[in-house]
Amino acid sequence: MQKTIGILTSGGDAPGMNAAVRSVVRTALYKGMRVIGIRRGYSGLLARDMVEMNLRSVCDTLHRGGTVLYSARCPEFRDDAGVERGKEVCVEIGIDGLVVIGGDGSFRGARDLSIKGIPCIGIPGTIDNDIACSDYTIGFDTAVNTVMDMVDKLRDTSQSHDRCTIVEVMGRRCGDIALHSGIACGAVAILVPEVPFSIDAIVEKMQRTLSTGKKHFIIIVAEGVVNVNGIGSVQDIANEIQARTGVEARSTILGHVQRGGAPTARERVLASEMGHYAVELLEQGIGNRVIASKDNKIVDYDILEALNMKREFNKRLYQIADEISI
Ligand SMILES: Nc1ncnc2c1ncn2[C@@H]1O[C@H](COP(=O)(O)OP(=O)(O)O)[C@@H](O)[C@H]1O
Ligand SMILES: O=P(O)(O)OC[C@H]1O[C@](O)(COP(=O)(O)O)[C@@H](O)[C@@H]1O
Ligand SMILES: [Mg+2]
Repeated sequence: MQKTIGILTSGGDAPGMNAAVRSVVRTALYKGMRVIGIRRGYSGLLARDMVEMNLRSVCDTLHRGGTVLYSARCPEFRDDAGVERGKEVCVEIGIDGLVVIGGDGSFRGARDLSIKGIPCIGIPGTIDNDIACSDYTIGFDTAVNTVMDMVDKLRDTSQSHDRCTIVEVMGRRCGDIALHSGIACGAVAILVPEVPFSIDAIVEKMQRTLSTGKKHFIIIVAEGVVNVNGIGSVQDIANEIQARTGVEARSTILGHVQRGGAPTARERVLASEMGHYAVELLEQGIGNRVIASKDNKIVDYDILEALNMKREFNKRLYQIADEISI
């Protein structure tokens, strides 16, 4: 019997989601399945906002940021009643399996739907890189490259004025964007939610480097550390650094620019592989799994197991960043 699979993108959009959608659609059609594209994540599922996909539905999308299926945050899906309605829609439409491209929140929704009997496969798509079971999530590489481009521009003006530039990047609970862009941009300090830090230590480090002739500085701050534990906004940090070091300081919040733009080649390849793998699983009647990239291999985990894993912050990379920015 011909299988029908549903596909949706959920949570914050991420560059490369389109490449994953394209891969799922083309692989499924190649294998003789039907594909229903569900718009705006779980909201679209509940609203029956969906369209049947054909080979041409995903033309000219591989290189585009955002998601052609649109994305949303759907509060109703956090309640059992919402998930129950979602299950009923899947049964009514005849969806045999659902591919959910999103982050940890979206996977919780997929887990709940799976428990109700709809086989779901999660593909990690979020710029945050906060999926514990996967070394990389779709969108992270592009976001880090976007931050790098922006901070390189900020460095030009920071250098010209002997300033300290404090840059806030995205990542509420995960400091990976800050860590990787901080290394790539030679930040003197990287502030992340996973590692305690002190402004005193940063001031001291800046004073040491000032004494060896350094005159301009970049500090990268993950959004997850501002406005918590007495740390104010990035402008407050800038004011304090300026008052205590005498170096003129400016702050910049990069914001949603980090979520847009054409996906990098790495992202497109990763998304294509993961999308293909997801359909292979559903073809074999396997559901309730999360696809992951582990040691450069595409693998899958049980969705409950994946959600219970604890993400490990790369302390070694953090230490390297600190040691080479003196
Ligand atoms: N605990 C949960 N149970 C069920 N569904 C959830 C849960 N958390 C999030 N979701 C669903 O997933 C959507 C996306 O989650 P969110 O955390 O905003 O983004 P991401 O998936 O990128 O982490 C939410 O709007 C909601 O519909
Ligand atoms: O789109 P919004 O509502 O402004 O959310 C911003 C948040 O979304 C993200 O860009 C991505 O997070 P998710 O992948 O969990 O949705 C975070 O880095 C940021 O904190
Ligand atoms: Mg998330």
